[in-house]
Amino acid sequence: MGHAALETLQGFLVGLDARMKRAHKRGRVAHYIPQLASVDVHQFGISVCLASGERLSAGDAATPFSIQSISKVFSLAIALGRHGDRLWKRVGKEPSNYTFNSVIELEQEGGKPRNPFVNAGALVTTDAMLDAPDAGCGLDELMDFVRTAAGDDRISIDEQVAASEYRTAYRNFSLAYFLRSCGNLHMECERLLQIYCRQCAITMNCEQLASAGRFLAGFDSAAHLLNPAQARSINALMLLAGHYDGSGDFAYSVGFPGKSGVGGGILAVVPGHASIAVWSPGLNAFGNSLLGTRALQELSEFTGWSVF
Ligand SMILES: NC(=O)CC[C@H](N)C(=O)O
Repeated sequence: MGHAALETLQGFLVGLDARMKRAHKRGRVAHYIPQLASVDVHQFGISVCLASGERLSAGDAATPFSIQSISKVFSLAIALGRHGDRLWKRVGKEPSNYTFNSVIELEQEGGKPRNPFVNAGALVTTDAMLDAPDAGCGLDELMDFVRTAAGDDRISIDEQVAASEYRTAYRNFSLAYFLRSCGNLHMECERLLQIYCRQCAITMNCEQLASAGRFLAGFDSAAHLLNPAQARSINALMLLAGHYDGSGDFAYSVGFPGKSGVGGGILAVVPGHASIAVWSPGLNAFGNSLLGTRALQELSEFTGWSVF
């Protein structure tokens, strides 16, 4: 991107931040994880990593937040890299029209979760990620992956958020026990839930998260992390299921593969062009960042980067 185009985009991001900071309707922060309930809803940040290596940011792009379900993208990358297409015997590739922590869907489908981004699917993916003789017993490999992808060794887990979610993870426990009763979890539920809650409690800021998404955007510099065909597959799943039962609306209005988390972050990928992280903690009815989605829609309209 030329110098003038970069300046124009930076000016747009600064204006976007100002508009988002002024917005009255901001959504509600997640309440079911006690530590997230106290986050200030008035924050907004965005960071864009371009294929040319430049990074543009605005707003609270350096403020850390809980990435929550965005971590499912990284655990999927490791599980897919490890097991290849065998992974799809345990978890599907189809969108879901139930909420992300639906119990009924899992029973209807005989214990095979619809996709790796609903909670049941992420539990299976994390189980598969750790299911190898050389996998160690915790999240070391995932943390290495995320730190390498972001190029930042300081990324860490907020143990208070993890403990707070684990103490109240009744719904995820019920999914895990059901999966285990169907033979689709190999690890004990308590151990798996401890690891899953810690994975969701990885803390990053928009700058780090946008950097960590570069391996999905097909930038040459990140190709060693995952083969390009598998990165493309993850983009397809993000487009179809990354925003749960709000994925159709996100694809329609934004037009990028994206993955949201209940901490209010969204990682969005524009293949060949950009990796984008946006964060605003207030959520819409589907559990996706309300202003994050709006900001990405405005960015998509401004740049014409929709994949369609
Ligand atoms: N959508 C999300 O971010 C959900 C993640 C959260 N840790 C949960 O399992 O409920």
